[in-house]
Amino acid sequence: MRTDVIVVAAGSGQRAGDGIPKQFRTVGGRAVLRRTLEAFLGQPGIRHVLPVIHPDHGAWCAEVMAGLEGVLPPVSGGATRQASVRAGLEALAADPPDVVLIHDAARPFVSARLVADAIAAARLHGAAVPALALVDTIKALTNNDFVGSGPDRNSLRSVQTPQSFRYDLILSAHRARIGTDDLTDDAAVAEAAGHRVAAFPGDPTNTKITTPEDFVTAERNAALELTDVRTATGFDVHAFGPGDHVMLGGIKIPFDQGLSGHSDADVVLHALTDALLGTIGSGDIGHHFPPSDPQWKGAASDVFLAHAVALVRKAGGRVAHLDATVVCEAPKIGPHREAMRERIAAIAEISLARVSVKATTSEKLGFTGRREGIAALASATVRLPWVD
Ligand SMILES: Nc1ccn([C@@H]2O[C@H](COP(=O)(O)OP(=O)(O)OP(=O)(O)O)[C@@H](O)[C@H]2O)c(=O)n1
Ligand SMILES: C[C@](O)(CO)[C@H](O)COP(=O)(O)O
Repeated sequence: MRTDVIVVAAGSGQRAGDGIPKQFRTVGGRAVLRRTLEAFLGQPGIRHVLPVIHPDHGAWCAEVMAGLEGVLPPVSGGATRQASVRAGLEALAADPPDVVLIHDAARPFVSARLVADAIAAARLHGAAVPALALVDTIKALTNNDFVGSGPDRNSLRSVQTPQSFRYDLILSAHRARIGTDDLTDDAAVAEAAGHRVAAFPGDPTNTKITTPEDFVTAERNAALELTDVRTATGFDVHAFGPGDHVMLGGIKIPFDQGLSGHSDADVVLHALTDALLGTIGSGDIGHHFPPSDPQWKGAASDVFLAHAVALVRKAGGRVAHLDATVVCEAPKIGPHREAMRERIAAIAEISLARVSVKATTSEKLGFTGRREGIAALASATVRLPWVD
């Protein structure tokens, strides 16, 4: 059975306010839409994940989806949620799935259990929604200040997404409503076409971000998530050669020799770059910037570090700490330590408190002791989302 997921993200988020549509704002450092897409990627049984976005939101979408693999190119939605879902369904028609899950981008906390239950329920019933019993008593307003009697809450349910359907069933139900885009969920579209929709247990943590207050709650929930804290190390050496300065930590330090290398031979930035690449298992500096490539001849090593930081970000991560130790007899590092920290923090776009630079001699032992070159050791710590 082929199962695809449509994530509708073409709304403008009026009720959440703040200018940027809510699906492109971050929660716990990760964009809402990215969180939602990642929640489906890699789930057993899912073939494709298709985002539906507003035609004016392409740039925001590209930014939040950067580096995300396994997502179909986004398609444009419509003026209402119902129209956006229909656009997604039509986009799958050329290579149709058997089952489709339809989910709000604005529900980033969808769990693996809910996804599995949604798939199973659609296979069993053809149309199904996650539903929660109500915990509050419901009243009808008689006017703005007074309440009247309400319905029996035992027969009521609050329904969520992902709502799951046999693809042909929901496609034809949506097609039957072209021109009447007034329904707020896909269960209603299926019911209007005469189908019975089953209910399966929803999940109270699968909330929809709708108002500014929902962002406060979402941040609180994100803070409780399991995070993937990773530390990796880097090491680099360059030999002294002719010159009148060395580059260390992005700072030009006057000296009676230079460091030889293909780039500017900044051992500190190179070791930090390798450490960062190590946190995401992305090879090493030579893999990304081959010494055989003439474009890196004499390059400022800022580029290498910034690239590694960008890769960590693409993986949804944040740099928590960068630490480097320089090993040399000379030049003296102490007078330049703060400038190096500031430069590294600026390149990595993190606060100064997250950067440390230390130095030591090797007590005149070995190649650094014989003043043949400079070595640097580094470690990087990053915080990544736990995605498997
Ligand atoms: N024309 C629309 C309207 C909504 N949605 C999506 O449908 C989901 C549920 O809608 P809602 O929470 O109401 O989002 P918005 O319409 O963006 O919010 P608002 O009503 O506050 O403007 C969201 O993921 C939203 O992006 C959509 O794809 N196309
Ligand atoms: C689809 C939905 O999330 C189910 O609860 C809900 O109907 C969306 O409503 P909205 O008014 O478009 O936010």
